[in-house]
Amino acid sequence: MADSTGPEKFSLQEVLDTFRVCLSEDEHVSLEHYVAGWRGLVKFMNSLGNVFTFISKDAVSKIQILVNFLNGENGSHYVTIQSMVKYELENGLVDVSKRGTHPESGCRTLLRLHRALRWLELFLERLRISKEDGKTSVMCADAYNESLSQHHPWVIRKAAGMAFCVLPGRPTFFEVMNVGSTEKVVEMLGEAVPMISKVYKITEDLYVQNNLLELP
Ligand SMILES: CCCCCCCC/C=C\CCCCCCCC(=O)N[C@@H](COP(=O)(O)O)[C@H](O)/C=C/CCCCCCCCCCCCC
Repeated sequence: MADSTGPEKFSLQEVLDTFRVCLSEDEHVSLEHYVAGWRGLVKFMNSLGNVFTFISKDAVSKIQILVNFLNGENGSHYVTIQSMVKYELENGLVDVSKRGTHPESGCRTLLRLHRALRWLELFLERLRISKEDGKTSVMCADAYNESLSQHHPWVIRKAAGMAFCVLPGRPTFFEVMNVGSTEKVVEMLGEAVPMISKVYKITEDLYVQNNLLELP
């Protein structure tokens, strides 16, 4: 496993804070902070070793697409997920039924991370209620099968399944979170899961309203 104590070390508290500031009072989701939350999670993934590189690479490339929109000339339309959806739909910037002139729209790219966020929510909840001898590989696979796997072809499902088998155990997971005692980790997961759920639900509702859940 890579070093998880260096300058790039993961902190669950940091990720939790990022997802917290992601949401405004009127329930708009800040794209900048959403992306920052994912960056924090990728740090965690990178500390688990090379076997997870194919997963983190995909997440990083999707993060980068969104960052490019944020920093681009139309960045002001990408401040929140809501404004991004409105802007891209109103300007015909989304391939809705098949991939064409806008294969990497913000809406489509964010949808991939959004589906992964559901996996994360299910996984963290399993981790939160797990017993000392709980197997992270099983928790991770169960969460994946219940969510993200439905959107992946056979070959990705197989590769993900193999990666789950080499996940470190629960004690190492908890240690890498850099929170402190097991009790503290569980307590923080108790805060993180509802926060992530809320961001997920708001995004899901927005995508349902705009018929965007099946973007190619
Ligand atoms: C609090 C700490 C504990 C949890 C930390 C979790 C850290 C998670 C960090 C990153 C998660 C990876 C997110 C992956 C995004 C996948 C998006 C996706 O579905 N992409 C596929 C479709 O994209 P397009 O082809 O349509 O552009 C793409 O085909 C996927 C390729 C890579 C494989 C994705 C496997 C996903 C497995 C998710 C479980 C990760 C397990 C990590 C365990 C810590």
